[in-house]
Amino acid sequence: MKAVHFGPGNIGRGFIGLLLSKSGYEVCFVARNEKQIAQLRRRKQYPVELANNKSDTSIIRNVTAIHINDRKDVNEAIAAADLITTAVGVSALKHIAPSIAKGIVNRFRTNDRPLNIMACENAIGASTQLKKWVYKELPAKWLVKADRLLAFPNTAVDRIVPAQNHEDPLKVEVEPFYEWVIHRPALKEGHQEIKGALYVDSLEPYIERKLFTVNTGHCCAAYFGYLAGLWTIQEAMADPRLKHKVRKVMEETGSVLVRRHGFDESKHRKYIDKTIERFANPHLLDQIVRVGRSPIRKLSRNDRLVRPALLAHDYGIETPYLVSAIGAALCFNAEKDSEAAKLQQELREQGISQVIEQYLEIEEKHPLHRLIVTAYNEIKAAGQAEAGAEKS
Ligand SMILES: NC(=O)C1=CN([C@@H]2O[C@H](COP(=O)(O)OP(=O)(O)OC[C@H]3O[C@@H](n4cnc5c(N)ncnc54)[C@H](O)[C@@H]3O)[C@@H](O)[C@H]2O)C=CC1
Ligand SMILES: O=P(O)(O)OC[C@H]1O[C@](O)(CO)[C@@H](O)[C@@H]1O
Repeated sequence: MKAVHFGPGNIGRGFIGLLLSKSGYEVCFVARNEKQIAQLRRRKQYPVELANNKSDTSIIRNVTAIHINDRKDVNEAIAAADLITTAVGVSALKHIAPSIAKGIVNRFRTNDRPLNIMACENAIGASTQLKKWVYKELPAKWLVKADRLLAFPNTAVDRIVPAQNHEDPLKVEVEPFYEWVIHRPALKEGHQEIKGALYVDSLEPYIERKLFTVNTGHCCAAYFGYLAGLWTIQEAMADPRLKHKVRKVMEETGSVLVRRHGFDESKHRKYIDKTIERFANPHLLDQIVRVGRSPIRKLSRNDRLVRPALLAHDYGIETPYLVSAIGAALCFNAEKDSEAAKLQQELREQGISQVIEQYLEIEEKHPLHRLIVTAYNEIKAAGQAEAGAEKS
């Protein structure tokens, strides 16, 4: 079985490539870094180390790589593929869609095999988003065939893989925990099961539990930590005051999730405890700038901050900690983060209320709008945003 994976970055190598290879797939990474491609082609394997006491290491075999701009190679790989996966960042899906679409057209000319395409990104409905971009690129005459042969099952992927810094550029250090949940009913026939993945009939409870607990909690640790002038998530979680605030946010989103999906409260509390332990993993060094990256995306209406806040409002659940985290996110101004720079410029030029309307898509008359303005103004008035930026 052959898998084509777009984006051999941290999660691509440290999680998706690993599970695919261990399930018997030959993995062809579609990449854009020439040196990385050369290494993967020459060595055909790479090491993944677990962030635990023993630094358990496994070698991921049967892998290769091609360049995304090498049309012939990408076409051939897609024609022969049994599965396509991506981990490029949800905002980059539109950039890789033309390459996937061209490969699909070439495949349709050579064979009539069904193909599953899964976007393994931190977002609700990432594969559905990818489908939209790919369909935009497909010539009209192929759309009927695309409907018949292609499937874009949504997934939820969970494993903390920080930025890497090793002598071996292919090595990845990952946390021991992982969860890959796949929406089974959406799969086309002929899919070879991925060992270690969980196939479910309804994905929504899983993706929402993960996005609104792990990702909400994690980015809140980053934004609170940033304001405190810290560098790493581990430092933030070692500060009892910040850890308490992160837990409170997760309890607030937890109330939403329990209400919405009927989760067992005590089991969900254990899920929160386990997640907090994962954030604090002393074997990892995860930078606040990575976990808080792209604040405009993270503050968008359907993402990890605003979506649970809006749902909570609809359920009559108060979320003071989540609102204060949104205020902190609005102050995140990490160097080299283009979205952070844009957000700060918009705040300077348009003001907080306009930014909330435009980027968070919460209209002025919504009660949450006013609460976020207040939280943001309090942080600014306390001089915390500037102090955080200076120290970090
Ligand atoms: N790192 C983590 O712990 C986790 C990450 N994710 C998700 O996985 C995705 C990837 O994240 P990371 O692996 O951390 O990022 P990364 O930056 O390490 O890897 C991204 C990969 O995508 C490639 N890429 C990006 N834009 C591209 C484009 N326009 N054309 C071609 N290739 C492109 C990059 O070259 C790189 O190989 C994101 O959606 C993230 O939210 C999900 C769960 C955990
Ligand atoms: O990859 P994103 O969406 O920018 O967010 C970073 C986050 O995703 C993760 O990689 C975990 O799923 C976390 O490390 C962190 O919550």
